[in-house]
Amino acid sequence: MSSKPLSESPDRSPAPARLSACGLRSRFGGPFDFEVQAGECVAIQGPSGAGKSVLLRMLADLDPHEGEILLDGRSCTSMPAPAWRAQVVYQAAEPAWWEATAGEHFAHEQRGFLDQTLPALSLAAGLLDSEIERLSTGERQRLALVRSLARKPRVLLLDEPTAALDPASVARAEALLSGCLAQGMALLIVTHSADQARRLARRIFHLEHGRLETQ
Ligand SMILES: Nc1ncnc2c1ncn2[C@@H]1O[C@H](COP(=O)(O)OP(=O)(O)OP(=O)(O)O)[C@@H](O)[C@H]1O
Repeated sequence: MSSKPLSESPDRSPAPARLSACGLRSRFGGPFDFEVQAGECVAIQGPSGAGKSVLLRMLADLDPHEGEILLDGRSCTSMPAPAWRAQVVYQAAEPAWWEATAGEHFAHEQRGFLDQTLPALSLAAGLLDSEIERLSTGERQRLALVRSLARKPRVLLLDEPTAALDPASVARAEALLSGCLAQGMALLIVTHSADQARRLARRIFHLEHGRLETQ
């Protein structure tokens, strides 16, 4: 009788990718086939109108699409849309606000997260009492990032999240995102900044004429 040494692990399938796109397509492009691992950042670049936002919105199941999207091996179609979007969070280039003040966009349980995260982006706690309309564009953009991260996404889809920020604020936002990546969040970020793509991402996708290529 032969026996395996204890140090040898039994045959195990590798863990599925955090996010997989299989034959994903819309009338604006595809099919797209790629995987993003837990803790990985992929940057998406390409000319204006190439379909980068549509790609992110398809991944969040917000735009019509064909093909399959999997989260940790589970198909998007196997769970209710709100459950999918709670884990695969999309932040638009111009995020929507539906309450009068900043603080009303956060749940009571998120206050601990806010106490930690607002200072990391140089946002004063008092800003939560401000009316959204009175915030600067850059304050709103940083607040949108805090709101997205407060949802503790498994996959975060960011569309030009630092376009309105000064260099120091960009650096703080990137440091915050790097910390989330270290904790296992997967990130897809659309950015027109090649420097930002290089700083954050292991892989850079280029989208043009409906085709996605790795740079
Ligand atoms: N709901 C929609 N209905 C009709 N056309 C749409 C819709 N959403 C996107 N499009 C079109 O799809 C194309 C891709 O748009 P998308 O916003 O994804 O581009 P993008 O690569 O993100 O551009 P940018 O860098 O300027 O933000 C554009 O031609 C746009 O007009």
